[in-house]
Amino acid sequence: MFGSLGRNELHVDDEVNSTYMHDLYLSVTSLLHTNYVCVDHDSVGLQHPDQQPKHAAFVETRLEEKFSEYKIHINGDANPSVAGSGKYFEGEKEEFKNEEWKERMETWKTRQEKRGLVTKSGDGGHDKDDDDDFLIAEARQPLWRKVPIPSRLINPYRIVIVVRFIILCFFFHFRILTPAYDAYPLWVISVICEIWFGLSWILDQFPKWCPINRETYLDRLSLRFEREGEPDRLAPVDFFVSTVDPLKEPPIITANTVLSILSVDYPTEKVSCYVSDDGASMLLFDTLSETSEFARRWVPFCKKYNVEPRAPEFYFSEKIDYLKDKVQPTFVKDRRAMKREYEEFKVRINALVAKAQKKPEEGWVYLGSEGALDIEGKELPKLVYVSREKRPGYLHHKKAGAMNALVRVSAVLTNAPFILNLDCDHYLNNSKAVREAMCFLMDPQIGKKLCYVQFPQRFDGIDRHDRYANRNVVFFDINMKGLDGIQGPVYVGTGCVFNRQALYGYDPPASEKRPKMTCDCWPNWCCCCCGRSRKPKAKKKGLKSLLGLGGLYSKKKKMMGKQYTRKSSGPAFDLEEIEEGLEGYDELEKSSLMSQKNFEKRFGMSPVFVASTLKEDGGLPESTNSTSLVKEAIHVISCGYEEKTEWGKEIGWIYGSITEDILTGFKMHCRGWRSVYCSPKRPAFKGSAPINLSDRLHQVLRWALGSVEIFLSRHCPLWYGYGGKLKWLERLAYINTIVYPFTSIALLAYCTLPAVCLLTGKFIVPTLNNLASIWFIALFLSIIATGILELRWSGVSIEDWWRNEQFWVIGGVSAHLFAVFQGLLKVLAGVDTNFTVTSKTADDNEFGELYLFKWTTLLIPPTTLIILNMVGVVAGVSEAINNGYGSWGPLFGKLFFAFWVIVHLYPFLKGLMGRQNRTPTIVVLWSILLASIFSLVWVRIDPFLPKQTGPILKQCGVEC
Ligand SMILES: O=c1ccn([C@@H]2O[C@H](COP(=O)(O)OP(=O)(O)O[C@H]3O[C@H](CO)[C@@H](O)[C@H](O)[C@H]3O)[C@@H](O)[C@H]2O)c(=O)[nH]1
Ligand SMILES: [Mn+2]
Repeated sequence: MFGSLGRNELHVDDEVNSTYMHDLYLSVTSLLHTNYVCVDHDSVGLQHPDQQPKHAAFVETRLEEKFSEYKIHINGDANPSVAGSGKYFEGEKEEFKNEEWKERMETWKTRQEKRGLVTKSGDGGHDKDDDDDFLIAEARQPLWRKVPIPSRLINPYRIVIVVRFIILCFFFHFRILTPAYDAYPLWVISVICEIWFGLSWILDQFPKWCPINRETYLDRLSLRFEREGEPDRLAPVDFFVSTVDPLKEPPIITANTVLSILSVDYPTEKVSCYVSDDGASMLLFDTLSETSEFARRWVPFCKKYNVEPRAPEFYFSEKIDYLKDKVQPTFVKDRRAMKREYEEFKVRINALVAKAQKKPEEGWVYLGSEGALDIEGKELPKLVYVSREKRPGYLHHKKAGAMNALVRVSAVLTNAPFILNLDCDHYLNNSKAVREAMCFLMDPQIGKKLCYVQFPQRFDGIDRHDRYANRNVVFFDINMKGLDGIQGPVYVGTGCVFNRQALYGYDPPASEKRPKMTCDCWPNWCCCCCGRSRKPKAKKKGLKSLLGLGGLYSKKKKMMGKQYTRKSSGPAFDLEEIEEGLEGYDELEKSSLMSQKNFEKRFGMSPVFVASTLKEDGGLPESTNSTSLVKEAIHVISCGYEEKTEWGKEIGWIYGSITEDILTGFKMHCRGWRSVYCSPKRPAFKGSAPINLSDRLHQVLRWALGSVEIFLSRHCPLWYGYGGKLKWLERLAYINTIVYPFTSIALLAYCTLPAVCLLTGKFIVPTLNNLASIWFIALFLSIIATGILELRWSGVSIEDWWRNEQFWVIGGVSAHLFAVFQGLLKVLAGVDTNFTVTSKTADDNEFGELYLFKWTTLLIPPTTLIILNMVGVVAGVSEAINNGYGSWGPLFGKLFFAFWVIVHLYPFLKGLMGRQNRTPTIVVLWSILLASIFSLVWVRIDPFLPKQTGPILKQCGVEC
């Protein structure tokens, strides 16, 4: 099956994939525990011809060191080796000033530290029971707390919102009732635009009505689930990493992400890392095998010295004094050695990259199966490489398809109850991130109702001024916190820990007498609407019985011991084999009359997978055979697997939009799930973002296009899911995320108006009387006031806010506009949308990217606008000069609007200039052409009114 890989592309994107017969049928390569298993359908090792000796090296991937204990560090002083964790407990310090408590925690702490190295028996002495009582009491405390925004900050904000709303009503009253008769079309256009802006303001504003913050208590989590002398009870987590193109997503970046996962501060046996390679690239495969080798040294180093972040590239490039807190004598030496090793590792990866670019003619072949070892041992997290099958003629659904393939593979191989999904460039910046999520997901009260815990996206390597608002601070620190107070943040595609059950399309468990969890600052009637539930759907329990194992249960016993042989394309297991997986489900359910067919219709033809979905707390059936599991894993990633199933429709990541993230989260919220926003002080994950103008615009274009796709699909939040489970404010927010691209049309018109006004001498507002001017000024002030108060409760800086405003205009008049048309084209003409992956740079050349200029049609509309407005300013001013001082008054309003446009587009202008002030001639030509055509049209033809001798004279009423 791997025989002809040599003639395949090594760097394939989605397009290429579907045009080529995908020779790399698939390979599930598990660096499972202690060994490196490479398997295809016939359970053989996958190897390069020239790499045979290396295979032996993979076999022992065991960690030299045991998982180092999670350390509680209440006072941030004692042990320098755990100083890194000290700062996470600041919130606790105040609560436990009490000396006795401190002392006991110290005892407990030292005991915890000894654990694993020293045998615990006899340790503790006479006060052990007292201690335990105290700790048990502490462990019973909540794992997290909602921190409301202080009312002195939030109440004025709310008042101003209401006031602004009222002013807006009066404003529209005035605008609609007093047309500017001398410029009627201009007036109509501007009023329509203003109404649209007003509506989109409402969509954006009201979901921010009751923002909240959250605080977690990691020490209590540990006390509760990691009891001394008992097995650790933290829930297992499957990590998903998605990659597609090894050229745009350099392997070293993915390697860093993987290393940060493997060294996460979490019980090792509970961590598994699945890497999805949509490009089927041998390069990534090799990189991962190198990475697993390097992890043998990197992981113990991280755990020993508690370093952060645990992605070596970013750790070693941190410009901090690493000697400061680390007084351990061996640290400096170890760090130096580690750094050297990492450099060597990088050299090896670069060699792989260079080699792969040469595309060896002899091709990659597969070798025999000696290397495929058993799944055993528990010291290093599992690392599984998955390249799903792709063939021409099949829809692969981009990232969503890749994620669904991982959901099934992981269900078969590890079946952790929680799934953490990351883009290949988003590394774990805070090794305790998973614990943060567990504070919510393992909470006995709300845990079961949560579909996911979303972390904010934070970025590295962004220019200091964040010219193109890459950080998205306003969204992550204002909007998401607002949503958290309603039904939960939207899913943003990365840095999100899912409840596996929620991905299976189930409804959340019915709420019986559970403490009210949602926004308690909003009047109750808002929450009433979510209490009504109706849809009698195939519920969890129903599904369990659907499997109809009752009959098979007894039959199975007779068939025990029989050697099952499997058709190569069929499922690897028969139902009988998975009976173990269902032990613990009562006979009643098992004896249901429903047929297995219904289950297969939903989840596909894999009984193993189906059985795994029934295990609410995850885990594999007791007596499973690793070889057959791997075979089953391969079966569930075959490209025909999802045919005639509900994958992508109701289950897993939802298909139909290139912003699969919004859609997936939306479906969950519609089912009544809640999500939680968690932003620990130390950012949990960090990624990279496109910092040059063209790439950024293309990224925004893709997002907007995804929104338009949702808008035009059956999942449009305007019409979909009126079952009463989606709260209405949450719905407003979702509507906002899918209609925003349409604002671009209004924005384009509104940005053209000032120029038109200046060139024609007309204005969108008739001469103002005193009352009208008051509404104008009041509106203006209320806009400023909401802005300021919003910044105050959220802590966002004014610069970030301003960048956001600017990019709203820049993106609006370029990317969003194109997205609207492309989206319509897609629906009307069936032109497909493609997922243009953003390139991630791995080089050290700082911000060189920022000035990179790539020509794209997206640049034309903003360039035209900016020139048009500048021309308008010049024309307006020169006309006013000609006409004397009296005409300066009306001119002021127009100039103000023109400047508003220019100032918003300013970063765009900068980007256009590049570093060397070189703008490609084509852009200049196009824009000057368009701008002059427009100017001529307006000045000469003057379509709005019959020619007048002096509109300005008429306005000011003074004869000059
Ligand atoms: O066919 C594909 C295309 C993309 N990807 C992966 O999707 C991720 C996101 O791609 P990127 O180009 O980095 O997009 P961004 O705009 O930076 O990503 C944001 O927006 C996307 C939706 O457009 C979400 O999927 C991402 O999670 C979110 O971080 C990357 O890991 C890719 O490897 C695939 O696995 N298969
Ligand atoms: Mn990205």
